[in-house]
Amino acid sequence: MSVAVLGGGAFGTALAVSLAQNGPVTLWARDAAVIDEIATHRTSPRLPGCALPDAITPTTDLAHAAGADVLLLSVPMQALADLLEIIPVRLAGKALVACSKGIELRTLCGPAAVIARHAPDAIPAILTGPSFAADIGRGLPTALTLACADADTARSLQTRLSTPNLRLYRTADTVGAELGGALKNVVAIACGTAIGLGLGDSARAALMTRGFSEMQRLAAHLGADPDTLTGLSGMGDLALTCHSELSRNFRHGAALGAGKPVDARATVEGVATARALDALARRDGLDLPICTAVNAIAGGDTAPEDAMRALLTRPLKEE
Ligand SMILES: NC(=O)C1=CN([C@@H]2O[C@H](COP(=O)(O)OP(=O)(O)OC[C@H]3O[C@@H](n4cnc5c(N)ncnc54)[C@H](O)[C@@H]3O)[C@@H](O)[C@H]2O)C=CC1
Ligand SMILES: O=C(CO)COP(=O)(O)O
Repeated sequence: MSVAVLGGGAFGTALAVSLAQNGPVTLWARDAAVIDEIATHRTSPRLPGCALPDAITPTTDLAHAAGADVLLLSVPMQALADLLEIIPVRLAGKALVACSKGIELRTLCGPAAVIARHAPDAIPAILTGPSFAADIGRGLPTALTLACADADTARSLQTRLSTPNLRLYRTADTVGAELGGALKNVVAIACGTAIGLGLGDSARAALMTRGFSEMQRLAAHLGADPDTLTGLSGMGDLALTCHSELSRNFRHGAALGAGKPVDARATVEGVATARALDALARRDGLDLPICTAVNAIAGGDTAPEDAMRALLTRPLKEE
């Protein structure tokens, strides 16, 4: 079963480094300078300080890379459809493993539905969970969720994509798995904002817990198993992202809370996803107050302190 990673950013590169322990991996990126650096120096500007093994074949030839049996799609969520559109080979029967975390703004869908729309005869899967690219790239131990509705494909992907430092757990609940990864980024922005405002760790814990409740509520609404959210893809990733300065989403929120400039070049998935969730909540009449608050803060519509005060002054209710 040959494997290619499409997307030469931090995460795609780290996954390729880990998978290279199992055998050859093709790494496709659209940026020729990145591919040249990997080919020449076995380093990538996207994953500083990490040596890329010879088992990784870097390429800008998408047709060649997409010829592999398994394609890991590792681009930002809002670019996933664009990538699928330009793949110039038949995708029928291939396992397409989305590594993106988020909700597509245009359609309010997660990655599995985006794959199904563009490649109806492919087998969609999701790789998600608590993992920083820098940790995976350094060979540090990581446990992730591999979600795929097709049981045979799920088992073979789990075996093929687990490595000595990447331990994959399996689930059939693709919607639950992708919601965890999408919403934890939004909650991490909320937590970063609270910390940036100086509200303290107790406020962070409150936002994490009530944010988790929004994750479970949305999962139930969309037909996923709320229990999936208690696993690596939900609680696991929430814990990591809301507590670490390594998280771009957390740092983004912290900058907003502290009134400092945000890093405009960073991939901060929670911003677009908060916007998508706000639209979804309005469309379906859902109560997702933290997601709505993050959308208002990130969009510049509400001052961070006002948004936090509004969350604290909502009507009292049962837990
Ligand atoms: N960096 C991390 O620690 C982790 C990232 N992820 C997820 O992986 C996804 C990618 O994130 P990163 O690799 O960190 O971002 P990144 O910012 O490091 O890289 C994104 C890459 O996607 C490429 N790209 C953007 N639009 C594209 C398009 N239309 N066609 C082809 N390539 C395109 C960019 O050139 C860039 O190389 C995100 O959804 C993120 O949430 C998941 C787990 C960990
Ligand atoms: O998804 C991640 C950790 O699991 C990476 O988090 P950030 O995208 O916030 O950096």
